Amino acid sequence: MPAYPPRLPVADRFVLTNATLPAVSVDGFAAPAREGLVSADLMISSGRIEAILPAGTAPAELPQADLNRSMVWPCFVDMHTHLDKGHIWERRPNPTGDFPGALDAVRTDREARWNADDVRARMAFSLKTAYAHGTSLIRTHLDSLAPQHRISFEVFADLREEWKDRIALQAAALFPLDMITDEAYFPDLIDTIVTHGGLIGGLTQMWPDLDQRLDLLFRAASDNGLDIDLHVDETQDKEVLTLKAIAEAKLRNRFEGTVTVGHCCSLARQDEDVAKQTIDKVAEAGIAVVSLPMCNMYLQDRHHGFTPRYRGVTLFHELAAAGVATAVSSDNTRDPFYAYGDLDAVEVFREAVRIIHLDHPLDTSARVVTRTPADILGRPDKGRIAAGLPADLVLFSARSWSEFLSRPQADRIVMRNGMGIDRSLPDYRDLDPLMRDPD
Ligand SMILES: O=c1cc[nH]c(=O)[nH]1
Repeated sequence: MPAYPPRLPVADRFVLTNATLPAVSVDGFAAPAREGLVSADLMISSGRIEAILPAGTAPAELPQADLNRSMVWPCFVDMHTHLDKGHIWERRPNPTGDFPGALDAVRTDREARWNADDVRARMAFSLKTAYAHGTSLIRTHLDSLAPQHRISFEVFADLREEWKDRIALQAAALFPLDMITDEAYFPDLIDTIVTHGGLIGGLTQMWPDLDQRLDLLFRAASDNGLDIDLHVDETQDKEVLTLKAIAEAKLRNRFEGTVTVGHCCSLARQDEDVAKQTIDKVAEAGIAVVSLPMCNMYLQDRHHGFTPRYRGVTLFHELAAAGVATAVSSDNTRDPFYAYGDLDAVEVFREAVRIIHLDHPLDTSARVVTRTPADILGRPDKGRIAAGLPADLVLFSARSWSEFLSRPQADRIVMRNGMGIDRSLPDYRDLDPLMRDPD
């Protein structure tokens, strides 16, 4: 019999023996690590991890599957996505492949096509995909210009309920912060976010009155008990640096909620001393940073007829070294902001390793799609393997980093509550009716 895939025991209590675990994503178990990988037996009982034991020590009388050194990860966390935009590429491509082209194409599509049925069908397609790939927690941003905010948040709330046993969902309202003084719009947006248990999102620019707008944002978040998740400095223009202003605003307003920022691309274009001052301020303010390497590589430094010089990503290592919580995530999938993508955290991780140099050493790198994003999203029960937690696991044939990062791991097994799930991906043909021109 081939060593992989293993035959999983059909039993309430069983053991996965001889597994290789990324130690950074495991709690309550210590063993000698090699490149951050440890060997262990996982005892599973009634769908939960009962114990993590040194390899070869699990009770022999229990049904067993010998994993033969296969890697086992916890289910993934994808902390910055755009499920509402996903999969519109076929009907609304981005002809220039750059940021302005994306904004324009999405606005046209949203205004023409994003009714509740359309948003629901595309979001459900994305959730099926992410689930099949092994993700159990997702935060999405929702384009929230009126009247879209109400449509998308209602659909989101329905899907959050429908999917609650498979994927935990969070949503942040994405709106341009220059709308914050619009008295017809902003209170209604806050009401929608509060009603549906969301977060306040937004996109910052170098407005002359940026600080005042940020104060309004922090006050609104504070008054309504909302956390904040912003799109920040998604540009190669080194004159753009709202990140420092956000950190200062959090400190100035003594904001007690969580603040997460995504992208922060222009930070990588700053002179060393300017970047250091910003990074120190972000660390002092306790702001978490999520990098979106695939989308950044795609959109940033794109000029027709020119070869890109920059990778587009933020100063990930420097932020992490300063003590900032850092993670990576999918961002957009098959929409004008990113033509590709499948909400597959393994792809995100593999690409992040290459683009951000998360390797040499890889010892703790697995944290960026597991433990750290789970902590940032306030879900310390996700993104790790620990006794007492559900046996939500992803089993790979790969035994080492080289094997893991060299293939797409399409033959992985996803286990939820101790049982292998059907990993069939939804068929793109299911989306065909949404791609036709409306009558
Ligand atoms: O990267 C981005 C920025 C704004 N909106 C998106 O959907 N993606």
